[in-house]
Amino acid sequence: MFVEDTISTIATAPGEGAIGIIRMSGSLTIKIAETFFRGINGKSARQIASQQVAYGHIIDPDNGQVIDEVLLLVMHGPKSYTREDVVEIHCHGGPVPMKKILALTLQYGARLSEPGEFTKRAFLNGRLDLSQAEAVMDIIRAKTDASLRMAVGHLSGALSDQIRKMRYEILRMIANLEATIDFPEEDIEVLAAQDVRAAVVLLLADVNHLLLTKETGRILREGLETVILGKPNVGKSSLLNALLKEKRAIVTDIPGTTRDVIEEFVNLSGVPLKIVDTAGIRETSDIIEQMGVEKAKEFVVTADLILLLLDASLPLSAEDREVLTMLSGKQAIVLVNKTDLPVLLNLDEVYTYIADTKVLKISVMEGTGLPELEQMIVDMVYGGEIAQKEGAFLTNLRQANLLEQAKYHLEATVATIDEGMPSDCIVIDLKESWDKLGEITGDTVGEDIIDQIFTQFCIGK
Ligand SMILES: Nc1nc2c(c(=O)[nH]1)N(C=O)[C@@H](CNc1ccc(C(=O)N[C@@H](CCC(=O)O)C(=O)O)cc1)CN2
Ligand SMILES: Nc1nc2c(ncn2[C@@H]2O[C@H](COP(=O)(O)OP(=O)(O)OP(=O)(O)O)[C@@H](O)[C@H]2O)c(=O)[nH]1
Ligand SMILES: [Mg+2]
Repeated sequence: MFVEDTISTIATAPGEGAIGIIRMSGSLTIKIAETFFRGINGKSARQIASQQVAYGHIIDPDNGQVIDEVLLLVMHGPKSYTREDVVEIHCHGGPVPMKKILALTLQYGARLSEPGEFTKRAFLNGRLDLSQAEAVMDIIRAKTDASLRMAVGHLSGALSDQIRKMRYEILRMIANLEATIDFPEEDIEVLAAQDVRAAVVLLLADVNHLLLTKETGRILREGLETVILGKPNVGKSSLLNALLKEKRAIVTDIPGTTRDVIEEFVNLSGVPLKIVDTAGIRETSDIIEQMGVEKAKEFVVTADLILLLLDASLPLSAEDREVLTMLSGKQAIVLVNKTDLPVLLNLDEVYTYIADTKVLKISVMEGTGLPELEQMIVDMVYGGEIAQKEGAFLTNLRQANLLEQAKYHLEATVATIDEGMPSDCIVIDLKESWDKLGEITGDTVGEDIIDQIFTQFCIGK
């Protein structure tokens, strides 16, 4: 029998905290814990029932020294996170006790775990599928309550269940087709192919619906990359501060105040906004400001959303015209700021530069128009082609690419049927889409991909 080695790590964040947890998993776990844990009334780690906690001390066997007062949690596989034997040592949350206890586990037979290795074992031992394992990390990295809700839904199987249903449906089609392959009468094969065709068309509708979630899913997970653009002194940093509800960026009436790029996360009704305040776009001889302007222009390329500020109290300038031309092909909102001042801006001229870009009048100073801006952005994220807040989303590029490929093979299936090809050809296309869907859940995925996914996890997870 192949016995996995035993892994160990500090599972809690490093540094000072109330409690620190050292977690071990593998066949030697309980034996290792026995060597240095002394429970109350002389209880050993082996005498603790599964999923029970015992109070006691960690003693260094080399010198009998008490290292810390702890709680020991024992979970016998398969009733554990990894489905292996797991022991957690809950000690005081200081770097020294945590490191000393970790060192003891390593000294008595464990090895330091790699990032994501506990969850990888949970996956390899079948407690989680790959999309659920990805959701574990999405929970840890969730930026807002809406991101968290999506990730928790995925951990409970919202996405996997849907993929699994699709795969089951494809398998059923393959079985039906294979049953006809050896049939002498050709019309039976033709009839079966037509049944499959109808079923594939239905399945494609589900696939397309799920594909529509990929933007929302990505934004909930990573944040909507938003860049604030505009000429110097128009109020960009004031807007950043207003959205953040804190004085993050320096605001002065001196044009050219912001010279570098400032990035912050803002929670807009659950939508995580990764917001970038930039140096005002203008020709400048200040070399540092110039670099800031270049950086601002680079951000425009990758941004999901541009917030372009204009100054209502000034006529349109050459700099305004330059930034307005940067909007073409981008999702943007034009914000006419400082509407608390007498208006000198000619809006009609602004409209000549933009096609269907939304325009909103605001005053950052007085706070007017900001709730409307917030609503506009939230609607952009949720209100696109689908209005979905719960359920299955595609959350990363890996999943989206695989579903696109599954779709491609399903469409090929329809084409193969329409060309009057025999059942075994149709089965080949179906099998391809079945495989691609299986890569999402990890049922049909190579070791390199698995490694690549889990190494992105944090240490101890
Ligand atoms: N202390 C501690 N807190 C934690 C975790 C942990 O491992 N340790 N978790 C982990 O990251 C999360 C909780 N997730 C968990 C998921 C499954 C099992 C588990 O033991 N499951 C078994 C037994 C279930 C049962 O009682 O029947 C199973 O599914 O078979 C434990 C924790 C968050 N909090
Ligand atoms: N009257 C009025 N003044 C505003 C408004 N918003 C910002 N200001 C003022 O405009 C000046 C410039 O604001 P900033 O936020 O520093 O402008 P900026 O676009 O970041 O400027 P740079 O960093 O130099 O590119 C400050 O004096 C702000 O108080 C507004 O809505 N109304
Ligand atoms: Mg600024």
